[in-house]
Amino acid sequence: MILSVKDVKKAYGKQQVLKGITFKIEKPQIFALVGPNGSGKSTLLNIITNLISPDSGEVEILGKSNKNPKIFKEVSFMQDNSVLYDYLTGYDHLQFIGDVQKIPKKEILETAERIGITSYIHKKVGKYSLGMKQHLLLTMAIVNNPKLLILDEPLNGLDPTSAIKVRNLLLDIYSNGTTILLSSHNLGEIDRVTSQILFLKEGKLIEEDISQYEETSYILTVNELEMAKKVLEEHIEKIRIINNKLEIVPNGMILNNIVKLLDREKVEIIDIEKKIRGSEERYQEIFMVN
Ligand SMILES: Nc1ncnc2c1ncn2[C@@H]1O[C@H](COP(=O)(O)OP(=O)(O)OP(=O)(O)O)[C@@H](O)[C@H]1O
Repeated sequence: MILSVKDVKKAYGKQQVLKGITFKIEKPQIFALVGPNGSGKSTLLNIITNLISPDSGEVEILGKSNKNPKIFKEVSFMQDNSVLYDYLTGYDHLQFIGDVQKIPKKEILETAERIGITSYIHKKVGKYSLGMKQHLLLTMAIVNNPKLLILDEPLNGLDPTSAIKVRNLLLDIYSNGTTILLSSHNLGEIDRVTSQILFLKEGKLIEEDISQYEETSYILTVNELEMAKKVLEEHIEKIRIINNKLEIVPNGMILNNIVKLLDREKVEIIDIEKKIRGSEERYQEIFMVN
């Protein structure tokens, strides 16, 4: 067992933020914790890492209570960059962790090289960009080669180049056997790293493998909508008109054949848009209905 969260409850005053959260991670995997602002994601991650105490419930990491300080040799938590000191260098931060956890300098420098922060490791953090800070935080989090890596909004505020780099680093870290639990608002990015989603809604967790909902559809803009539908529904099961366009789930039928069928009936295709259903659509269904 990598992580077990049992009936965790937490209230701030009268506001019950977590209403009994239970889930398990049994084998190395990437899990994404997703929910609207204020839904309690940071609270849950802070409880898991024992930074705050729940009102009730239990957390076990690698078979031990999260109150046992020994587990933090094998678990890391990447928080936001407010934990960094502007007047220290990146290396100072890493050295501090190295001293506490008895990690040789050589290993620290190897990790820095792997994440790609070597060129600015001796500069003061006050001079770092947001992306550089995120890379340093990630280096600090993985320098002990953790079995479980927990990250609160690792992609927050990153430009696309840095987000792609951090995403690839996470996949690389995962492929080396580390289990990752991350919170994020960036559903497009999440789809690229995992299909295992923990949706946090009104203090309860909805755990889903959203790959079961993933499907590719095409949105066709045509000059003869009804005619196009009539022609295609003989061949395609999932077909509907929305917003004056035709949405089809081709289910194995190649686009070329769809175009040919329409062409034969002289239906003109004005535009084709490909849509891949992923965590964003599932998020809408869970949080935005009603
Ligand atoms: N120390 C605290 N005292 C009182 N209320 C708090 C405290 N920490 C969090 N809250 C409240 O608990 C709720 C959950 O906050 P939390 O930061 O866990 O949510 P979140 O899902 O991480 O939000 P975001 O996506 O905006 O980061 C919010 O309504 C927040 O205002």
